[in-house]
Amino acid sequence: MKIFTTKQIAEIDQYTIQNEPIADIDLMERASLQLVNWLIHRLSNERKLLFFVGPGNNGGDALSIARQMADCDYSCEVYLLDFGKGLKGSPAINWQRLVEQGKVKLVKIASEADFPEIPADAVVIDGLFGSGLTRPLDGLAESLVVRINDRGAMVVAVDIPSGLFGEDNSQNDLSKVIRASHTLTFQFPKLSFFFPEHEQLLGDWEVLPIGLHPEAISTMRTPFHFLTDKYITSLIRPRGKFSHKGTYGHALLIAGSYGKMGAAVLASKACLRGGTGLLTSHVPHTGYGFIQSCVPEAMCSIDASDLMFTEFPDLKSFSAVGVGPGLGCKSNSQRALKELLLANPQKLVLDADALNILSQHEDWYGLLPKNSILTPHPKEFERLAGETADSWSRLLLQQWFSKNHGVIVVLKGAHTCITFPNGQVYFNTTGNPGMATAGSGDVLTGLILGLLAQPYSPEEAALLGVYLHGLAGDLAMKQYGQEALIAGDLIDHFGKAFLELTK
Ligand SMILES: NC(=O)C1=CN([C@@H]2O[C@H](COP(=O)(O)OP(=O)(O)OC[C@H]3O[C@@H](n4cnc5c(N)ncnc54)[C@H](O)[C@@H]3O)[C@@H](O)[C@H]2O)[C@@H](O)CC1
Ligand SMILES: [K+]
Repeated sequence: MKIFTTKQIAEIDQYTIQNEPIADIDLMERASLQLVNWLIHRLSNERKLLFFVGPGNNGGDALSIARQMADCDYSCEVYLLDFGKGLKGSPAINWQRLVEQGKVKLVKIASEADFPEIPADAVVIDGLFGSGLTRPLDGLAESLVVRINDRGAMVVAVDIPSGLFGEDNSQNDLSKVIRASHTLTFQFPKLSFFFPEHEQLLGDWEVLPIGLHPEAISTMRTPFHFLTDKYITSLIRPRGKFSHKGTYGHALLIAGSYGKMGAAVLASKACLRGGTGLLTSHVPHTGYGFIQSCVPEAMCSIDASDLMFTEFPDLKSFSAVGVGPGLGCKSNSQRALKELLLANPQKLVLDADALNILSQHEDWYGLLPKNSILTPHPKEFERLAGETADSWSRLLLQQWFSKNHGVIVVLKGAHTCITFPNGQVYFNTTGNPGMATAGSGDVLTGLILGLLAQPYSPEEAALLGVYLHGLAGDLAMKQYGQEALIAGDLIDHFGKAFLELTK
């Protein structure tokens, strides 16, 4: 699904108004009704609702919601942030409708003296500013937001927490942004919802469809997307009845070193469960017995070194190569990694120490085969590409890195972000904090390798791998909870994840 900028969303709103066609005030009513439905299904009408309303359409939404909630017998009070300019258009109509309805206390806030008490058990509906925010909050708006945040009441943000921008918050002071318990956004999530530093501001966020015009949505171009079950399922290819193990490729995994053989075992198992026909795991001599007994389905290629990666087998037999889990960064392994890059494997996934070695040799970046998949966590990405101050800047850097070096970057996190050489960006929507555990990344690398070998294209393998990995985590969480979940549980749930998507 596409993610649009707030400017594009405004254009889609306008297209809908002109081409559905629907009057602005009616679209606002339709949007507000979605929120009303959400609220009445979750809140008892014994809770007082305090609406904080700004000068634009976000405030107009809040006014419409207040009227509809009052009609459903909720006790509502409206506080309009008054900049002395008066409301216009649909917000003005909705104000007038409230006046005529006569059920809601209406107060204008012209100074801090007008701020109301906010009881801890009240529910604040934040309709101060939405996607029309043009600059960080200051003055009375800032004080009001700080006051609301201090009170600790439940806050439901309409469309976006007031003060937060939809994309670039690099110049924003996040202490002056509403801290919502829930954010109910219209039709599309904003890009900034996928950034970790905004978690506390957004609370739980949900997308409420408001029937924006499908034509505008399909023709509007954007590099930004988020992954859905439907899209991922469309990538999974059913197996032919007469296929055999040779049909599904031969993966080479280069992993493990003395003391880190577990990474090789986890990645090997994940690779096999990802569906590769054959797997050869290349490990140092010391790991031979271990890998043979723990992963009997894998063939074993033994390094001349007892302790580490120093060489690799002829690449001709392999349809994809994965390198990195548990590798170590010793100089012999560094040399061997350079030789591997020079051998130009057609399909390559690099993780962990392979990335750490790479980041010490920027002059090797040019050796990366086109469409190689790199799977860094944020610290590894920083070593590879440099530091950034916030997630928006990091996203731009990641996009540039992918384009400039012709590689796919899978930046791991709560919403793992995948960037492609053509500039496209995908955010993952599966997974949970239980997956923040040792070996989780090794499992992802193995899975992506298993998909890449079959062969799925590098683009497909990256998207499918990330989504399935998170889905397996969600299924495993149902069995173990978050704390007790370990990386091996993810592998055990790959099967269920595939079944869930193809049922
Ligand atoms: N256009 C439409 O048809 C729809 C819009 N919707 C709502 O409309 C919102 C966007 O509405 P608007 O574009 O009117 O924008 P907003 O309601 O977000 O606010 C814009 C107003 O705030 C002022 N402003 C911006 N930044 C400020 C700041 N830092 N301090 C003080 N004043 C500031 C602007 O000058 C303008 O008057 C969405 O977030 C959504 O809630 C929904 O009703 C769905 C339909
Ligand atoms: K808002």
